[in-house]
Amino acid sequence: MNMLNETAVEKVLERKMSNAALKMSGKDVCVFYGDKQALHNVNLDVRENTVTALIGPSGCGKSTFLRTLNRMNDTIDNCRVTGKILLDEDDIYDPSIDVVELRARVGMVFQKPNPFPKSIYENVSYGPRIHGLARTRAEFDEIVESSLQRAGLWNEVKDRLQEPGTGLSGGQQQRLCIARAVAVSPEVILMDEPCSALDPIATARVEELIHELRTNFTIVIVTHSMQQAARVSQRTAMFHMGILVEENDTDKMFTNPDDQRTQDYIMGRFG
Ligand SMILES: Nc1ncnc2c1ncn2[C@@H]1O[C@H](COP(=O)(O)OP(=O)(O)OP(=O)(O)O)[C@@H](O)[C@H]1O
Repeated sequence: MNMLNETAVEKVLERKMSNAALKMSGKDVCVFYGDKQALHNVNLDVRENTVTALIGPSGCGKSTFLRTLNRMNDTIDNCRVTGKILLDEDDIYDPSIDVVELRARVGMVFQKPNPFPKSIYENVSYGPRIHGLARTRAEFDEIVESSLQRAGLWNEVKDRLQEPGTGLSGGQQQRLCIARAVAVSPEVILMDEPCSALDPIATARVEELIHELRTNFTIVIVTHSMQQAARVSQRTAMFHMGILVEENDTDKMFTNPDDQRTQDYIMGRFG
């Protein structure tokens, strides 16, 4: 893509973002681990085709909030969530919600790349198979190729699709996990510090990818890196001690934040 086109696409995306529809919305979300309250009445909107970064010092509740968005907290025994999380119009904690289907709509990429101990092909085709998204070999081939293309990995692996996913480099494994998430056509992709186990070159590649993916997906990313939040996101939410202290446009957040705690955090005064 030439520079002019790139700028034009950027402009369209920026416009799209400022008018972007709400995709997910947390309303008065509280999370408890046993008796300990980890999140206090969080109200946070996630807009469509936007990258929202969750930042804040260690233990402030970023990952806890991220996990409420696709009910990953359900897997933690003593964890209790109150309030509402809406995905479009649906309350995802409603008893009628099928959690497997929810996690296909709201996928997740973890801190440490975690490919299945299977071939590259099977890593990507597994989700579409269990969700019945393809039937014939040709349909699976197409999903595998387009997902790997979207994850920017196709050219590196197209001649070794039957080799184990675990044999790839760390950065390639993380892009394989992104391809796996993308393969079931989710609406939202959650990323929990997706670059923390990667070297700077692999990190740059994944950041570039996040930038490209937001054309088609809504992304929420937890990051410890302020530079990363500034580079990849358009909206940023700052947590401190289980409280959402500020949610703002990323540019504003990093130049002229409204809350003193945000200012202190981005200046490296705590955390
Ligand atoms: N499974 C759990 N059981 C009990 N307490 C937990 C559990 N997971 C998180 N917590 C607590 O909840 C609070 C928020 O943790 P969380 O992992 O969400 O923070 P975080 O901002 O993502 O931290 P970090 O940046 O260090 O990953 C912390 O006090 C943490 O100790």
